Amino acid sequence: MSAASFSAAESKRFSSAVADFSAVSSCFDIEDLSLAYDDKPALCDLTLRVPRHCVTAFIGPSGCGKSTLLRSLNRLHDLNDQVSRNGRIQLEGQDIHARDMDVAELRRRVGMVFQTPNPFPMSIYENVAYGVRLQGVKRKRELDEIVEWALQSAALWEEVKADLHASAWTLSGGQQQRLVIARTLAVRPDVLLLDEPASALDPISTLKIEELIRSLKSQLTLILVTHNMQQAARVSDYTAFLHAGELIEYAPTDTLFTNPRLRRTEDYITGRVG
Ligand SMILES: Nc1ncnc2c1ncn2[C@@H]1O[C@H](COP(=O)(O)OP(=O)(O)OP(=O)(O)O)[C@@H](O)[C@H]1O
Repeated sequence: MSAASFSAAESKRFSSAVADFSAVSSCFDIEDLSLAYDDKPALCDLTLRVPRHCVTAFIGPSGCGKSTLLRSLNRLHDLNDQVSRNGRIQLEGQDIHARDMDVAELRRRVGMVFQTPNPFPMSIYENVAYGVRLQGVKRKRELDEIVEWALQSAALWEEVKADLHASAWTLSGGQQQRLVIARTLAVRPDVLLLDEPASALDPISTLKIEELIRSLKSQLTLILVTHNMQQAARVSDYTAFLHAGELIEYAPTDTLFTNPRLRRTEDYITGRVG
């Protein structure tokens, strides 16, 4: 984080803009992470710890780097040769860029759900079973159990159990998003990355996704990118506010929304600046 972009008054308080995370058990430890698309910086020297079994929200104005940061966590930028990166990301103490890191296994452990639901063109059952089959599970009874467990975990089972072999595309948008979450959960990830998972959904479906996010943290760590500050306040335990690729403030969500340390955070969360 560069202090140069802070006002003099804020710089005085700069050292306290990131809460003390030393006592929390970490899922991700991100250290001095910088990333550029060609030569255009998108993330500048970010250092933050993502706590385990919590919901952490990344908020900030459009283009501040939220999705870029999220995609860094399961190396989704690997195939983009315009991207250059510096710094280190550790998952449960393991460097995700280490030579011996199995990227397919990393992406199983760190699942991702995008803004627009993207079920595969196949049945509800086959969507959920897809990744599990790829892992070599073949026995029908075992697959049936995993499919039911994943749909239960995604709070979709009761709505679809009568017709698991219907096309996934017959579901509503909100159901499709929960199906995609079930598909991701079926391979037992440690982390779920959610990039604006409810922004394409109606208010009722959004509330269901928010309930689901809260209920899942007993099973895994969740990281949520959202434009919706009420949503961040409702569902997350910790919130990181980014601006122009920098981490501006990072704290327990209650603290960040009720008693932000920096004026820039306050201006953003109160809607005074976009
Ligand atoms: N694939 C890409 N190629 C080039 N530049 C990119 C690419 N993806 C993002 N950027 C740029 O990187 C910066 C950060 O973008 P990013 O999508 O991470 O921001 P964001 O905070 O998630 O934005 P939004 O809230 O609008 O989704 C922006 O300037 C964006 O234009």
